[in-house]
Amino acid sequence: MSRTAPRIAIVGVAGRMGRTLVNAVMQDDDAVLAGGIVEPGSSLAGADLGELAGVGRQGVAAVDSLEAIVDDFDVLIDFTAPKVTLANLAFCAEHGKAIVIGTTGLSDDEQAELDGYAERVPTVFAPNMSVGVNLTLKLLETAAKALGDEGYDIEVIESHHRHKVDAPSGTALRMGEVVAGALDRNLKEHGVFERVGQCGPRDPKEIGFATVRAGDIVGEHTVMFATEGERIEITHKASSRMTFARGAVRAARWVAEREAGRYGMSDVLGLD
Ligand SMILES: NC(=O)C1=CN([C@@H]2O[C@H](COP(=O)(O)OP(=O)(O)OC[C@H]3O[C@@H](n4cnc5c(N)ncnc54)[C@H](OP(=O)(O)O)[C@@H]3O)[C@@H](O)[C@H]2O)C=CC1
Ligand SMILES: O=C(O)C1=N[C@H](C(=O)O)C[C@H](O)C1
Repeated sequence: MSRTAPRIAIVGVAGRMGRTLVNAVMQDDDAVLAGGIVEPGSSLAGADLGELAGVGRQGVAAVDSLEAIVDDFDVLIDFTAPKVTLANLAFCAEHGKAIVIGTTGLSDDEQAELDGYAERVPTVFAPNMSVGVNLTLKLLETAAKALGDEGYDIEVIESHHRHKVDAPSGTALRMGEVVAGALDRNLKEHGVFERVGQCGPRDPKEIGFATVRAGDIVGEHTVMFATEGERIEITHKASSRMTFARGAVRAARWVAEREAGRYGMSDVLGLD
């Protein structure tokens, strides 16, 4: 293990991503599993993190407050819910910690609040931490620049498991932003998130979104560029949450060495 291995705490450690993150940190020789936080009052406080994740005892117990482990960690990884994440960012600002945020579904106001904290906290914030999705974002930028103003209609289709609470997914929205940015369009103006009834023909500049929620789908995203006579589809399919978790641990190692500021996965992966 490297002498500079960051000590990582995982908030929301009993969740789908939280348990996967425990596994990912344990598999990384350059990261230390320093703690896990469950909801205040949760019956899981005191449970062994390895046993919670189903990977065998690790000798680190879950706690139900960040204060309980404030001196034990350097970087917090947070995949929870917007309000929880913002409260944790405030804690990181107060106590000089770095943070990796995977939570999606933040409103514009919540994103602005996050930006304010990131002036004081080294922060990686990304709706999708997989290498494949972040490469896909680059492919989309290239495709949009080449095709977008040539009469190709652009639609974003995403599918996720039945438990997901936000829609469209953070990744789908980021894909829409990337495509819109490449075409000098504003997603707020051109994004279409619902079509029902007599909604009329398609505006050529629309960027449409469609959402599927079903079963145990880990996460699938397609951006379609369609015109008369042909259709290009750029698709990413995640088949395991480990792809997100490995990306988050990589981001944690990276951000532990950074100054305060808001960063994305393209910074972590050196894709810009
Ligand atoms: N950026 C990325 O790569 C990815 C992002 N995500 C995003 O991550 C988020 C979480 O997803 P997922 O793991 O599926 O959701 P889960 O609901 O499975 O996990 C969230 C966890 O947070 C816990 N929690 C809620 N409040 C607190 C609190 N105050 N303190 C500590 N823990 C708390 C919940 O506890 P309880 O169950 O008791 O409520 C739950 O265990 C979503 O926003 C999702 O979109 C998901 C995958 C990849
Ligand atoms: O909630 C999920 O599961 C996922 N959420 C992220 C999103 O909203 O984009 C990323 C991933 O697709 C899984």
